[in-house]
Amino acid sequence: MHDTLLLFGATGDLAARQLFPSLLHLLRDRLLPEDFRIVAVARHAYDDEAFRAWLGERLAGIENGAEVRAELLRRTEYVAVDLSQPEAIAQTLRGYADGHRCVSYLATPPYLFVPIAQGLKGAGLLEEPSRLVLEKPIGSDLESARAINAALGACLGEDRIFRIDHYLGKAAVQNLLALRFGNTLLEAVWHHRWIESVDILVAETAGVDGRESYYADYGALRDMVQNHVLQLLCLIAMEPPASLDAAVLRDEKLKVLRALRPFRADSVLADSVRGRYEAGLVDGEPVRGFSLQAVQGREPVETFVALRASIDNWRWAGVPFRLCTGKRLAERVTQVVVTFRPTSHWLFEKPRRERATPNRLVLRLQPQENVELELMSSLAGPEWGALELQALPLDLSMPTVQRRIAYERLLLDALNGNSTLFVRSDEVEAAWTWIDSIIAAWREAETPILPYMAGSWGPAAAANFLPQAPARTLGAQRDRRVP
Ligand SMILES: NC(=O)C1=CN([C@@H]2O[C@H](COP(=O)(O)OP(=O)(O)OC[C@H]3O[C@@H](n4cnc5c(N)ncnc54)[C@H](OP(=O)(O)O)[C@@H]3O)[C@@H](O)[C@H]2O)C=CC1
Ligand SMILES: O=C1O[C@H](COP(=O)(O)O)[C@@H](O)[C@H](O)[C@H]1O
Repeated sequence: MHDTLLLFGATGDLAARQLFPSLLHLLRDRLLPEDFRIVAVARHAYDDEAFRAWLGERLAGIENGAEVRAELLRRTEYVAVDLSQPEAIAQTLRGYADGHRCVSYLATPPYLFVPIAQGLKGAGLLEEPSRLVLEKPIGSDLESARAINAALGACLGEDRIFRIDHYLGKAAVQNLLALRFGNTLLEAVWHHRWIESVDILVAETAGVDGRESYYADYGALRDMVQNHVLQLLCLIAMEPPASLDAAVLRDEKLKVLRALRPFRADSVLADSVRGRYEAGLVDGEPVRGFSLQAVQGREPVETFVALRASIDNWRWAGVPFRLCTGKRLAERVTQVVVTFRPTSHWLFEKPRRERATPNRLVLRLQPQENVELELMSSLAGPEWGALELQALPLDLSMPTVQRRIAYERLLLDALNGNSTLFVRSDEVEAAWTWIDSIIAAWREAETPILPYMAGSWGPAAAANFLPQAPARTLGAQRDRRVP
């Protein structure tokens, strides 16, 4: 296992909220090497002690022994450098690799990825066996993603580049693989002959607050669908890989991404809905609408998107994949719902046929993790009469295991060199190819961005994309164009 983590963007939100707490847990559980050390890098002019004081405060609220926290701080040193300057990085960090096996983690805005990689190369920090970990997003379209991938490829080999999609680090997401490929019952029915539709919903109650500037360039489609939602779709739709080897698994995901049907201007209005939240109530608290000030002068972005995607291959012909994600929605929930086709022949009371609920497999990934299979069952009482059927959920919840932050697993895998749960360059580019087709179709069709009230389930026009959302919150507002 590598012994040195160079954490770029160490004073940022992600580092403070996710990365350092993850490292603290790994240290607590003695999962890091004995000689593990962290080199925290950012722009702010801290020295080691000032940075440790800053970090100590941020970690104080975490339920961990003060001893582990003190140990983490002891193992952390701080380096200040302007990360847009490759020469300055090379000069400042030269010598850090001597006698160490280093992983550089770039938790910085993406425009710094290339100068940092060039600086690291100049410092000798990308020589074998060093590794590079990158946060999302990789670019903002196919062209920029290609440029980043090519520039990184000139600095080190693809096998040593680890692109993070933190959804792949979530235990519940990995469980999708276990469910799909560990169960004969599901293997047999996992294709268009038996599956009618698939719904992937990633709903957040959080807003954009504090990240307007980033978000104004991205919107929900680029921020969430290009990566997390498409990774979920890949795990649900890919062909069974021959093994869990990184190359094999990623080859299968890539085939799905390449089989996604591009969007077209003449159908995009029927196949997508864009929305942007306005002031409302979330969890009983009043919240502001998305600030239009931040996006002035730029192309308008959505905070909600619903898409009807099609995968043009043998397995999924004719099966709609409804993808939906948004901020400031009624509930925080990430789930995949697989709806099966009706039974071939209905034996029971004829009029009840319409009321028969299809079998559904509901995979809830967060905040609670559970798996539910909705089956029809008879409610026949002691008196002999017509069989009355009702859909009954069969709760297949897993035993509670220790919950870990997704980044714990990913940090450990990067230190160990296991890239199975990281995204390859060609996957990123295939995902952008599809996303770019949607953006081009939106532009050409002048797709409106519809307002929705914070705390609702998005624009009323999205009702058909959200069959699992409570009907009462849908359609509560009339759609109109955002000015
Ligand atoms: N925050 C989150 O929840 C998530 C973030 N991400 C991604 O992670 C990355 C980091 O996000 P986040 O932590 O929110 O960003 P922040 O803006 O909070 O932090 C940015 C970090 O980069 C450093 N930095 C910026 N410019 C320079 C520079 N020129 N020289 C040196 N250091 C610099 C900042 O240092 P300083 O403070 O010293 O200026 C800071 O440490 C982004 O790519 C983001 O998209 C991905 C998923 C979720
Ligand atoms: O990458 C991102 O993910 C978060 C949602 O992550 P979750 O683990 O809380 O589901 C999202 O809020 C953010 O906008 C996006 O950049």
